Amino acid sequence: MLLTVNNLEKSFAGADGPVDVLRGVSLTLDAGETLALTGESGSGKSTLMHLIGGLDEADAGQITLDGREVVAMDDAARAALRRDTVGIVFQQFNLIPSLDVRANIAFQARLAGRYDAEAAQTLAERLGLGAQLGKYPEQLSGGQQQRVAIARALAARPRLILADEPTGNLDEATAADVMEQMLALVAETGAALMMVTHSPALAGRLGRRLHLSRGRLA
Ligand SMILES: Nc1ncnc2c1ncn2[C@@H]1O[C@H](COP(=O)(O)OP(=O)(O)OP(=O)(O)O)[C@@H](O)[C@H]1O
Repeated sequence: MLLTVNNLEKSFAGADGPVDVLRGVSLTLDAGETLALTGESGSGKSTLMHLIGGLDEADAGQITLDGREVVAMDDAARAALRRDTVGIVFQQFNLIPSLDVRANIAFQARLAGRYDAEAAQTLAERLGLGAQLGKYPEQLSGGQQQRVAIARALAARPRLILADEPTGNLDEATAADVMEQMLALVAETGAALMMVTHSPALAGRLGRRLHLSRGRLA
């Protein structure tokens, strides 16, 4: 099993005391599997993805990713996990403003020691970015920036891709197209994909669907 989440709990401090966002979340994900995560706004979808990706710390429970215990990790181990194992596409694209599209796409893959210039070029072309490679993030539309963030995550060939509404800035036709490419690339690399989406159509394209409600998954 690539990912096992067991009884995960997370609270945040609220004005009237702690807010229990995750109250015992469990799930498994195998290599090559694709999972849609749905749930109303504020239900904790991003929180769950942050914990799995080592961007935040859980209060209780276990996360085993690629054989490693994430909850027990120190900051350095979490950073290594994000570099080597996880590809993250979040709503803030976090592109590097001083790097052009080609270098932004290469960035994560270089860190992971898995950069392949030819593969990165093909990937960019498949995501409709072939003509944008020499441009800088500020010269791109929101939808183009989103596709660069997807290309950057995929170019590093991670074992697990965590994507939070990765096509939220795209029109329906482009979203469907990018989704198609993402799924094809995930299948080619044998990665697993966990994706937050509010779109039933996109959720329907993925192998499984879990719904987060009142701090639990169903
Ligand atoms: N760092 C934080 N500090 C305090 N509260 C937080 C923090 N991060 C998230 N929360 C709270 O936890 C709850 C879940 O937030 P989260 O962003 O995980 O929801 P979500 O399901 O991803 O929502 P959306 O679909 O709107 O993105 C919300 O009530 C939010 O206010």
